[in-house]
Amino acid sequence: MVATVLRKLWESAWLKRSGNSSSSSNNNNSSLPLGLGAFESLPPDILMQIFHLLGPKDAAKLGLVCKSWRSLLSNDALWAHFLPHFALFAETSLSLSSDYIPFQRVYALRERLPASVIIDGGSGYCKFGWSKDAAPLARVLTFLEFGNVETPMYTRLCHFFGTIYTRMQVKPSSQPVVVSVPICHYDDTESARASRQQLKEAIYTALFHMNVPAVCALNQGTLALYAAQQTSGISVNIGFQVTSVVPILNGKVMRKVGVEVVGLGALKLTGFLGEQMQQNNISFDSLYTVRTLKEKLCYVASDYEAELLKDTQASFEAAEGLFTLSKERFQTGEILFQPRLAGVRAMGLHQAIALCMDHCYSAELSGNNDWYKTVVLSGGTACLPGLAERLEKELHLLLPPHESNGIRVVPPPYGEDTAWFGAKIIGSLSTFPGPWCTTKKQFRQKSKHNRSW
Ligand SMILES: Nc1ncnc2c1ncn2[C@@H]1O[C@H](COP(=O)(O)OP(=O)(O)OP(=O)(O)O)[C@@H](O)[C@H]1O
Repeated sequence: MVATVLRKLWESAWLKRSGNSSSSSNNNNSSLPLGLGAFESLPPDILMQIFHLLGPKDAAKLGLVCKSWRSLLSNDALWAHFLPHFALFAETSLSLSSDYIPFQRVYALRERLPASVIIDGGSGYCKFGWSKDAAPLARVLTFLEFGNVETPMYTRLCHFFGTIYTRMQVKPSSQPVVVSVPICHYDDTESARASRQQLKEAIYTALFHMNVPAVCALNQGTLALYAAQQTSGISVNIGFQVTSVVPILNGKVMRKVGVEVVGLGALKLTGFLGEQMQQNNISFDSLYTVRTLKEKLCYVASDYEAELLKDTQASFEAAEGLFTLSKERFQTGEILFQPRLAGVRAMGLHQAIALCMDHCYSAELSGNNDWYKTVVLSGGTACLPGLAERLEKELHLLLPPHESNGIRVVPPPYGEDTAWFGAKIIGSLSTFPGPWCTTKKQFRQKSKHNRSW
């Protein structure tokens, strides 16, 4: 309502100004008074509030009214207000350029930026879509869509990307792509480095073979951190088969500190819930039903022993019928903390994170030795209610106060699409594709250079 009234007011000012400017051009006299009426006596802070309320499109037009308004409208704080939070973070914290670009220009550049393709190829589920969209266009089962994992990597990748472009009904040559690189070959050894390099090169080769103009390939863990508007911290991805705990400082994976891997993931949780249901005589026909029940009814208890004494029964109407679960609801997520409940010999997730934090603390990599204290969760399983709170509690119990003070565990900021969203943030930067992407020509030159050595 207020905005409508203000819009009417500025329209009248705008019309006056247009009238004046046409008469000024007719008279060839640019120094005529602008005649903004009551607006002329408004103090700048009130005008700024009006600009805020009008929104970016109308505010941009008002810059044409007069010099003083143009100057007011170039205020960075005003345009920071118009940018979404994640965009503000990206433009200020992820910029690869040292040049200062006024936010008004940043806003205009982002508006004009053509959409790019965003692909997060998870080992279980692949998410793909457009940088301008709020969510992926589709989420598909990787192995069902893209076939047998035994086929050689390059062929598989060509099929993988080819299918995505077909599904998106878009020509690969028409826009750049941001693609996630899975967190794998974890160690800081020569052979792991070579395997990581090989995978990245296969991704680039497959995409350039399809004539994609520019490619930005970034690690899944880093992307999840970006989605939480962080550049440093510990990125914990509960994946399809394994969980990785990745220390990241200023966007770089700290391999020398060490990536922890726990052999537990979404698949194990679904399998475990299925077993529990069978043991408790709850019959089901399909593992899809079990997966749905896991997503709809399961949670992580804040205190496992205390939860066992409570009445935790709840029901859900699945495609197969009505299901009622009780202890299974929190026992499923508990295997992340007590893997032996599922017969898995591994450390608990809290122990893996504490170990990683301990290594980060001892490594003294940064002047600010608190950089590792933000833990960002990603992966569908990390959406289990109560997980972040329980992890925070366990970390405080495990670590000495100087390491645990200030710890914050952030639930997946965009649910199971967290890494996809991190990639979308990059694809929407005002400077994209510029410094973020490798072009086919650059890739060829680099490969030629590497071969000549
Ligand atoms: N709310 C939820 N609670 C529990 N599990 C969930 C929830 N939402 C999704 N999941 C589970 O998350 C799993 C898919 O996770 P995700 O999409 O992160 O896998 P992925 O990206 O293929 O894994 P990876 O990181 O190994 O590549 C599915 O098993 C799904 O049931």
